[in-house]
Amino acid sequence: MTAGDDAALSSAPEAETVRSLAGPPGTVVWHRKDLRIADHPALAAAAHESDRILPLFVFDPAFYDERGAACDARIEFLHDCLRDLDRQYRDVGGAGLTYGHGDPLDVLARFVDAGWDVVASATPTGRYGRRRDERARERLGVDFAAGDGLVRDAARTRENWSDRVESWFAADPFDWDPRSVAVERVETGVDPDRVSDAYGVASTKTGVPTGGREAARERLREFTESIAEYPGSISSPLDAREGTSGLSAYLRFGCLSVREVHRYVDERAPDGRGKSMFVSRLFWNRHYTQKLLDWPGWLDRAVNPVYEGFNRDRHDPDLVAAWKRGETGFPMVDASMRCLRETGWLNFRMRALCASVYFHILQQPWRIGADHFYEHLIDGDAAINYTQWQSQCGLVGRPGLRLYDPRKQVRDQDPDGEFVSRWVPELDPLPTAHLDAPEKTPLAVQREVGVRIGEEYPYPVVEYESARGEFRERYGAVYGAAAARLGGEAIARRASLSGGIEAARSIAAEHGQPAALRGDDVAESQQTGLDDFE
Ligand SMILES: Cc1cc2nc3c(=O)[nH]c(=O)nc-3n(C[C@H](O)[C@H](O)[C@H](O)COP(=O)(O)OP(=O)(O)OC[C@H]3O[C@@H](n4cnc5c(N)ncnc54)[C@H](O)[C@@H]3O)c2cc1C
Repeated sequence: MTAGDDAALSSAPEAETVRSLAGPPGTVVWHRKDLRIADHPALAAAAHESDRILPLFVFDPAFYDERGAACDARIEFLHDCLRDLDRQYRDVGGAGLTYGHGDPLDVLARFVDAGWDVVASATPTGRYGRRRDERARERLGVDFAAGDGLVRDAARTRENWSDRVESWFAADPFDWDPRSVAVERVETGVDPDRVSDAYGVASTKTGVPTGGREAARERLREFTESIAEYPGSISSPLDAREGTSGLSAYLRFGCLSVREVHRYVDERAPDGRGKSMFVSRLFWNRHYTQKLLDWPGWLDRAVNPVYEGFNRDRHDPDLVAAWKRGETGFPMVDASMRCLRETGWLNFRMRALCASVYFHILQQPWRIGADHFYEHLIDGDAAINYTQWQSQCGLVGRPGLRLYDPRKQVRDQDPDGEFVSRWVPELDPLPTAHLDAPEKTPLAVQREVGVRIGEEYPYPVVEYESARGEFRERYGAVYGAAAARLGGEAIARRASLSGGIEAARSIAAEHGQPAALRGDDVAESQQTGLDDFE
């Protein structure tokens, strides 16, 4: 993002504009990442308690200037969602969405000073959002309405967690009657187009879906019709693009609630493996989000202190840059990283592969990699991205470290070489049999097809087998100590395992010794099973 011609967008609405709203004050519904009007806890609460509501979204410069962590494509997706939210309010007879700009606390304070209440949906966020929400609660009396299925009212959040989430899924959605309340709006001169101009938002990504509830509902409808094919589509990066739900960005921005998706699929999809696998992933969504609620440190500190700073002494900016550019010499990693940069999406297995190769094979500090994902993913969700990164890297200290072999992934998931050729076109002339390890292609073949490894395409930036062995040794040397730390209550709580403190303690009891890793602790990866959160 670069500041455009219109960079001087002022803070809005001004206090005078807010004061000029005719009639008695009501309740501001402060939308953040819940861009819908159905199953919305804060909106339902406001509509029940007030005769007048004013839905508000505040464009916060912190997300648009150099501090912002999102690529332009995610910002554009957000802007689609906002236009759609404005339409949703108008479609039920309301005046639409009010757009503010500036520090959200300054903007909200103008409403509070004019006698308005403010309510927002409670949502786990990183440090910035957490501080913002705490200040909003303390200084302005903003009320945060829970209702997202996460457990907040228990000392041990994981006690009966699955049952509680299941009851939330089964409960009726939050409801409100648009006829019983006046939906107000104030003109501020701010809207997504002006914000895009002011901050120079201009995505270069391709194939990014349109944001908003309408597009989300259409995607959900189509996916539900073909849900039987879901299990067979998950692992291949090509099949997954159409075969998985494609709902992650819509869920991240709350165009649909996770509960709405669950209910729709539960009622309409045929029973079978596709349905049950999909539903289990909706639980994972809540499971990983609960983790961030339980411990905000997931975003920047190793959850298990034994692994804090792991790989830091090996930080090599050239290796990191090669990984980011998709020039590691491992075709499946390179294709995936280029696909991520160009489209903002990757299926689960390729995300896990790229994280694994980055941390286990290139042996680079995890956070730089996680931040890169977070920047480029359209569905970049702090709660899922950083917790998944730490889990995939093995920073929790659970047994069963997942090491992905990038060459095996070509053979298993792209046997015809379609994905690799699409994203690494310089390898297209190479016979498919050599796409898993191009550096081993006989020179005669390289000459014949006109692809010279080391020139058109790099040799692997590290030697795979020795790097893997070295990592196992380094990781294994401290694994017993890491597992032991899970036995302590503070670390067990922050690890937020689905089995709760007891699960963490039993890992500590079984594996917690300073000895080297047992052979079966480092296994070839499997897609995460439902058991992982049960
Ligand atoms: C390193 C890494 C980083 C990731 N970062 C994100 C992220 O920032 N945002 C994000 O939404 N997902 C993330 N995931 C999880 C997963 O890859 C995506 O949710 C999925 O690929 C999105 O595509 P889909 O909506 O078609 O998924 P589907 O297979 O259709 O799944 C439906 C929904 O279930 C949830 N879900 C699926 N898999 C997982 C999972 N493993 N963990 C938690 N929830 C899951 C998502 O909300 C998803 O939209 C990450 C995974 C890894 C390994």
